[in-house]
This record gives sequence, structure tokens and C-alpha cells, in this order.
Amino acid sequence: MDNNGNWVPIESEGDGKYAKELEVAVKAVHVACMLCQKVQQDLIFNGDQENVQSKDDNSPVTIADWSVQAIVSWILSQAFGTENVSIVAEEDIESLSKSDAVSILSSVVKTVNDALSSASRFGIKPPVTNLETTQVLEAISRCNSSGGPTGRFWVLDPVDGTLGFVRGDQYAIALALVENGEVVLGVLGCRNYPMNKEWLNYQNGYRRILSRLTKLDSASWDSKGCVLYAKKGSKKAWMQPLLNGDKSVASARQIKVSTIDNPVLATFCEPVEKANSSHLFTQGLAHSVGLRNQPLRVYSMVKYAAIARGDAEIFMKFARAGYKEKIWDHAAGVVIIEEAGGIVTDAGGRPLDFSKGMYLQGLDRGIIACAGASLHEKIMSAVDASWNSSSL
Ligand SMILES: Nc1ncnc2c1ncn2[C@@H]1O[C@H](COP(=O)(O)OS(=O)(=O)O)[C@@H](OP(=O)(O)O)[C@H]1O
Ligand SMILES: [Mg+2]
Ligand SMILES: [Mg+2]
Ligand SMILES: [Mg+2]
Repeated sequence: MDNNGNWVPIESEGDGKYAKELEVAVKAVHVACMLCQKVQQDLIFNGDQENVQSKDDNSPVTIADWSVQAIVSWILSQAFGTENVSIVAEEDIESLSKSDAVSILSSVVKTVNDALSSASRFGIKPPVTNLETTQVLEAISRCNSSGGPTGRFWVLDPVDGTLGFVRGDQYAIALALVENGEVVLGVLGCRNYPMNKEWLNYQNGYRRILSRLTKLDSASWDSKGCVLYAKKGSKKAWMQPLLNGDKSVASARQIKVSTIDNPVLATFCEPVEKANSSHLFTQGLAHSVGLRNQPLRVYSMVKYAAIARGDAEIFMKFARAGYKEKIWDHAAGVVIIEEAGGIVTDAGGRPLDFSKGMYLQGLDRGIIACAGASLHEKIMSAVDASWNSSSL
């Protein structure tokens, strides 16, 4: 919102640097949110379980993950020219190209073309004719950059929190632009994170609220969700309601982190799965710092969105020893929190390093994001005090 409390359009953001990149990225994420909503609805309400596969590490991947990667890659290439677009992204086409994946591949191609046929509602020019299977596979596999310290590349997590996605819960579409090792733009699409924060109350479970609401009023489910974005150095982060496709440019309002700096009043969020972050360690840490509120366990980078919007004050992730964090799980969220006024570092207080390829190399123990410096210092000291006695 501007100083008078009005919503302002996306074009008014900043000095014009990266303006086209931001505009295209935000539109692409809106299209991707629409695509995901349709796939999740089919998955949950029609039980289309054949559209969920298991990767070698047993983590899930769905037609939405591949379709979003294809569509974002295609939109970026159309806007900037294939030769100018380099993308580091989570998915590849190995399993999609196998002979037993014919049906899932055709679902991906159909999902991509269906979404592209509605893309003009979001200001994206669709292809003249439907994309062929080979074009879809090519768009997915073009996202094969390995990142690094120089030049410009996009970082895409087509569906972050795929587990939440298949469970009918929270997930995010995360797109960032990195230049010379620094994240310069971040966009997060949170289809199931309403503008109104009450819905993030995990003690009730998103899915339960969803099913109750869907019975009562399916129209209001359709209008939920938000897209957050920020440009490095602007000191501003923005939130748009998800477009229903009736306007090509939505207005946005500025978001800021919470002003709460007293741990007694603060809320921390963390991954839902114990396998992804030690709940035992954060429980001890929370106790020692004096955090009283129950942790908000949320799938995906919606946790970063919650900090940036001021709905929670602390995010912690302590993965098991040996796990290497991927840049696409953090890039967009980090710049959005920082520009909203917050701090994101590893447990040693160093900024996350996006310049060393697809992994966050040299990460010290875990990730700590806070609304303010005083909370951040308290958490870091508590980690130091309890680390050696932990089994991490
Ligand atoms: N073992 C392990 N430890 C830590 N992190 C892991 C691990 N395995 C996977 N991942 C990555 O975690 C991403 C999901 O993180 P979340 O914070 O959403 O976790 S949770 O589902 O809420 O528990 C998830 O992102 P998506 O694959 O995009 O869903 C993974 O990149
Ligand atoms: Mg992810
Ligand atoms: Mg993912
Ligand atoms: Mg995954």
C-alpha cells in the first residue's frame, strides 16, 4: 500500500532495474499457481493418484512439478530469448522419458497446454498452437544450469513442499533471479496461503479447514492465495492477491516483518517432517529462549512467506548431518524476508551463499530467519549453547 493505504500496481516497484524480469516472473508464477490449483484439486477430490510418482530418494514428484517447470521455462524463454535464459531447477526428464511414463507424460503435456490456453488472462501471450511433447520435454530439460559465481541465472522450485501439495496442504512456487552470486529478485506463489493469516493455524490443519470450507462455499476457496515478491536493495517486499484471471495486472501491497522481539510472544515455524529438520532440537532451543507458542509446522517456503508477512517471527531448519540444502529451496524466500525487514543466515550468522552451484555450500549447521536482530541473536546464542549436546 502507498502512504495513503491504497494498493499500488506492480509497475511502481523501484527504479526500473529488473522491471521486465520481475513483471514476467510474477506473471509466470500466477499462471503456475492456476495450474497447480487445478492439479491439486484433481488429486484431492478426484483421487488422480497416478499423477504422483516417487523419485529415487523416495520423495514425491507430480505432474504439477514437471508442468510448472515446463511452463515457467517456456514463458522465460519467450520473454527473453532461449539463448539468454539459464535456469537452475529441481526436476529433470529422466523418469518422464521412460517407456512406462507415457501416460504421465501425456498428462504433463495436457496440463501445460491447458494452462497456456488461459495464460493471456495473466498477460502472457500463449503459443499459436499447442506445444508438442518434444517442446515440453525440451522446456523442462533446458533448466539444466548448475549456477555458480558469475553471470545471471534463474532459480526455480516448481513445486516446493510437494509432500504438502499431494496431501492437499501448503506448497509454494519459488522463482528467483541470481546475478553474480546474489539473489536479485524473488517471487513466491502461495496458492493456499490466504491474504488473511488465520488460515495458517496449523493446529486445525489446512486440509480440514479446506474440506469444511469447500462443502460450505467452494467459491471462497477459489479466491484464496497470494504471490509475494521483492527486489534486492529496494527495502520493500510486496504481496498480491492471487489473480482469478479477470485482470492481467493486480495491485500489490507492501508487507513487513513483525515488530515482536520478545521471545515470549514470538511464534516460530519449521518443516512439518521431522526427517527434514530436527523437531527435538528446536523444541529444546525454543524452551531455552523462552518461546511459549506452539511451533507453526508448515510445508514449503510458505514459512518464508509467513515471516515476511509478519505472521510469525522465526523460521528454523536443522537438517540431518550430511544433507546438502539446495539453492531453489531458499533463494526466493531469503530476498523476500530481507527486503521485508528481516534477517536470514546460517547458524554461524553468515548469509546463505548462492554462488557455489546448486547447493548452499558451507552452510553452518542450519538456517535461521528472524523478523529482527534481537531475536536473531538470541536464537544464535541458544544454538551455540545447545549444539554440542545435541545429536545432530
Ligand atoms: N532429508 C532432508 N532434509 C532436509 N530437507 C530435505 C530433505 N529431503 C528433502 N528436503 C527438501 O526439503 C524441501 C521441503 O522442505 P519443507 O520445509 O517443506 O519440509 S516439510 O515437508 O514441511 O517437512 C523439499 O523440497 P521439495 O522437494 O521441493 O518439496 C526438499 O528439497
Ligand atoms: Mg523444494
Ligand atoms: Mg520442489
Ligand atoms: Mg522435490
